[in-house]
Amino acid sequence: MKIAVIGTGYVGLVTGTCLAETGNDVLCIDIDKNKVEQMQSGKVPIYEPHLDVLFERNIKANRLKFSTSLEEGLEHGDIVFLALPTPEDEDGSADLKYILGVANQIGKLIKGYKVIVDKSTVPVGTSEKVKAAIAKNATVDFDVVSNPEFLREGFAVDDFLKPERIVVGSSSEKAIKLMEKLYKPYVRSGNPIIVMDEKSAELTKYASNAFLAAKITFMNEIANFCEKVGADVDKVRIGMGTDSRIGKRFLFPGIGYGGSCFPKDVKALHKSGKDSNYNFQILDAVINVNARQKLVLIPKIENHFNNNLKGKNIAVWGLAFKPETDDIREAPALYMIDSLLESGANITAFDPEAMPNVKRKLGDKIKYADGMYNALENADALVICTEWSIFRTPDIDKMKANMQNNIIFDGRNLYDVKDIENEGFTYISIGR
Ligand SMILES: NC(=O)C1=CN([C@@H]2O[C@H](COP(=O)(O)OP(=O)(O)OC[C@H]3O[C@@H](n4cnc5c(N)ncnc54)[C@H](O)[C@@H]3O)[C@@H](O)[C@H]2O)C=CC1
Ligand SMILES: O=C(O)[C@H]1O[C@H](OP(=O)(O)OP(=O)(O)OC[C@H]2O[C@@H](n3ccc(=O)[nH]c3=O)[C@H](O)[C@@H]2O)[C@H](O)[C@@H](O)[C@@H]1O
Repeated sequence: MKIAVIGTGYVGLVTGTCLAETGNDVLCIDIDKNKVEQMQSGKVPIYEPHLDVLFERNIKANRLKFSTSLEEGLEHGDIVFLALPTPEDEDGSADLKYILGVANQIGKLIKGYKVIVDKSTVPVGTSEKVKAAIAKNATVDFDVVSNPEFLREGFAVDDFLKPERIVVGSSSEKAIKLMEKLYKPYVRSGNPIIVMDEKSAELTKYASNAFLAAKITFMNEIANFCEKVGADVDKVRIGMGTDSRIGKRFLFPGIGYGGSCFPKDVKALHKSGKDSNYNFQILDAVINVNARQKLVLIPKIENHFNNNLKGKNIAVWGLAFKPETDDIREAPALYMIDSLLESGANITAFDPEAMPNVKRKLGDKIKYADGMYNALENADALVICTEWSIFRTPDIDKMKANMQNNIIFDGRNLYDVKDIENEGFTYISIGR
């Protein structure tokens, strides 16, 4: 099938590449000329495991191309995916300017029947707005489908190629048939394509993200409470998670959820509720608890250094909002670093993938180490913000040789408390 993807960021690039992988002829469009040139020269602009192999293979097979021209995209694709940003607006709502801006242009440019598929995360009712914006200028027939994306960064290729479910929201039989044909190769394991109306599809996405954010937040509160009463959150987590109604996943406490989606999506759903005269009390709590949780280690660090962090050398392991990505959007590490800098600490950081992005944001406010042990040189303490696998089984002797004080503040509970204490470290983690 002939596919156009408008917006070749994280989701657009994974969508385009994975759709090419099953033999579709894909043209990816982006407004960012540099990014398009980079992709045209065969370079993947993001770090995402396994994406490079598929990217290369499909470019070679001539099934994956790139352009800056929306007109070209609309000429090429029978199915046109919108994978455009929906960032947080000042009032917490999802800003639809990218989606509606492109929808306005689509109406002017389409010359034959197209299925316009919204892959971006958008509030309930957006597909009607997109339809209206296209219809204003269109002289040909078209359909709009809501097809939210559930991929996780770091596992994006696998999630796209073997999804647990695909949600298709549409009232058009013709569009639904096309979408089912397109996705047939991806549901061979029997996972369903769930067809529903557009509004329910749009809400399914927000409800899923908000539920997961609430699940993490609940565990963060349980962890905080564990500290008050002397319980061990790891044990509680395992005890809870073995109940299949609760499930083992997304029960890991830490320094809050971050990333490009949970924070903005929870706020956007909360705002949608407000706009419809509904007060999502549970989301109020999720937002507030998460804001507090991002800085939950700070009082512990301050306490340890008698409220004087001035001139203290703090090493930070992990900057990305989670492992296996270079994405630093809403990364808890950045909130930690801001707070530590404000208290006068010197920061030396290491992350396997995210340092270039952090350098662009923070410049020389902090130092960047070229290895995890180098970051520890003369450190008064180590703060762990992201659970990259290489941090899980470190060379303890190297750590001790480099650090000035053997103190670890662990925001991701990487080590067994007894083991690391037996190695001679003061170890402060979350909920244990
Ligand atoms: N990042 C993720 O893991 C996931 C994101 N989503 C949703 O997908 C949507 C896109 O997210 P990301 O891919 O992370 O965004 P992104 O910010 O990585 O990429 C968006 C791309 O759109 C391009 N763009 C902006 N205006 C354009 C225009 N007028 N024409 C063509 N290209 C244009 C930008 O240059 C950028 O490359 C959002 O709604 C997000 O909530 C959904 C699931 C997962
Ligand atoms: O809409 C989106 O963008 C995506 O958002 C999340 O995916 P992602 O943001 O890539 O990452 P997650 O693995 O969900 O982690 C999000 C945050 O929660 C934190 N987290 C996750 C799990 C956990 O047990 N504890 C915890 O603190 C992570 O550290 C991270 O900061 C969802 O998992 C995807 O299904 C969704 O498509």
